[in-house]
Amino acid sequence: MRIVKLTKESKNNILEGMLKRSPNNYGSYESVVADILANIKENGDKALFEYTKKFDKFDLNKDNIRVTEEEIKDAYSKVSEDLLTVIKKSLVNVKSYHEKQRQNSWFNSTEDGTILGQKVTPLERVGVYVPGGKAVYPSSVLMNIVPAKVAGVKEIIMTTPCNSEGEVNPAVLVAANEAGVDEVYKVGGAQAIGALAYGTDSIKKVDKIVGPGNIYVALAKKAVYGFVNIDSIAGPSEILVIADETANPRFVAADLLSQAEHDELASAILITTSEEFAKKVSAEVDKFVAVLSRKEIISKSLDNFGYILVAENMDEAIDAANEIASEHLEIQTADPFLVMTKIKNAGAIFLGSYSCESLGDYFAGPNHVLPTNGTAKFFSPLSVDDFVKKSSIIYYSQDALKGVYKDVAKFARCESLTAHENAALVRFEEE
Ligand SMILES: NC(=O)c1ccc[n+]([C@@H]2O[C@H](COP(=O)([O-])OP(=O)(O)OC[C@H]3O[C@@H](n4cnc5c(N)ncnc54)[C@H](O)[C@@H]3O)[C@@H](O)[C@H]2O)c1
Ligand SMILES: N[C@H](CO)Cc1c[nH]c[nH+]1
Ligand SMILES: [Zn+2]
Repeated sequence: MRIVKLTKESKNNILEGMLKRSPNNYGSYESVVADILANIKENGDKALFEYTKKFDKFDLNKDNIRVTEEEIKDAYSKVSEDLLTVIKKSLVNVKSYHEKQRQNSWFNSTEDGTILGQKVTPLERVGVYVPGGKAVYPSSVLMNIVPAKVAGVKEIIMTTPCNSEGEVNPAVLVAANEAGVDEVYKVGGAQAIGALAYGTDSIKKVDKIVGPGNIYVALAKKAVYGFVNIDSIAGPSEILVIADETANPRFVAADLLSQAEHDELASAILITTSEEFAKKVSAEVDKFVAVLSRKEIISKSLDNFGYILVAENMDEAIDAANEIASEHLEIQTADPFLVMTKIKNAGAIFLGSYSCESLGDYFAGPNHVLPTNGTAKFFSPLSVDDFVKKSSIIYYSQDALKGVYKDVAKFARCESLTAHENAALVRFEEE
């Protein structure tokens, strides 16, 4: 990996390059996606079936679009006992973490009879997109369905591409069933997002679409925002490691590569305070890349967006990490908890030498759907909050309103909204 001194200029160049990976910068795909969405909106199932034939090479129709009970049973027979046990263990962890996020409605009353509050209501029907093009992601199935389930969503609809035989990956189906999915449809890409957003004869419209996907999926989600809600636009994976000379260079190298292997556009960055350590990590990276199965993707990712930055001191390293605002941040330093207190921007923070990023992807419990492309400055991980909405509750008794109605009327008059003013005054017109 290239080793660069951390300066204002090198940091700005890196940031500029990384932002180019954002789905906001893929103009040429936008018109393809717009055409697909318009066609789905106008022609529903017919368009859905045509695109599935074109992109996924399967003859979809209204009788085979939905995954059946038999197909789910068959999936269980294809998943090993060992894997099923791991999926179940991971599910327990993910569920228990997300249960702590659950918010309750609250009501606050005062002596004059006023009651103010917030009523929390789960969304009715949510669509979960599970990618299935280049790789399969049963872990993402859990990460998207579990928070919806914990929030109390009534109907959870999953869509995922099938292969040319019309089969969905068995581990994906088993994970979905274990997590409590209600319906699964064999459609992928922008057409799946269109179907979930507008509804077709086979797939009923949802209230919100969540889940990662490729550029077609990401741009389609962006385009349907407003017809439905969406979680966020997930860009290519990212890892940033802050490490000092006390860290293990082999561990750090392994973790950088774990995200580089996702995508040629993935980004893996180490910021260290030791040049000696930088060289050691670079050597370990070379050794691993030579033997890892996705070496081509990894090499491209490292050439494009891989850096080892050498900082003057820890404060400089922390400032740069806050500016990059990485999806995943690992802190492998003498006192990771102290460094963590100074971190403002990161999707998920992994502390110490034994909290590898892949632990978070698969098992620890926190959600692995995280803000990318610097959006950790203002976005949060996918959570139970994404699957509820809140209504404000206001109750004033006659006495309570009597105490303030003139203030309300005065404020309304200042905005020249006399009907508003009247609504307050009319209740006490005899006075
Ligand atoms: N952030 C996360 O949590 C997370 C988790 C898992 C995966 N991911 C990301 O999700 C992405 C998955 O992408 P994928 O491609 O493997 O699966 P995908 O399911 O997102 O995309 C496959 C679909 O793309 C459509 N498509 C393919 N070529 C097309 C074309 N030329 N025109 C129009 N549509 C076309 C097809 O309909 C196909 O069904 C990866 O970038 C991966 O890194 C992110
Ligand atoms: N690290 C990915 C999000 O950037 C999620 C994932 C799923 N499977 C493995 N990893
Ligand atoms: Zn990952």
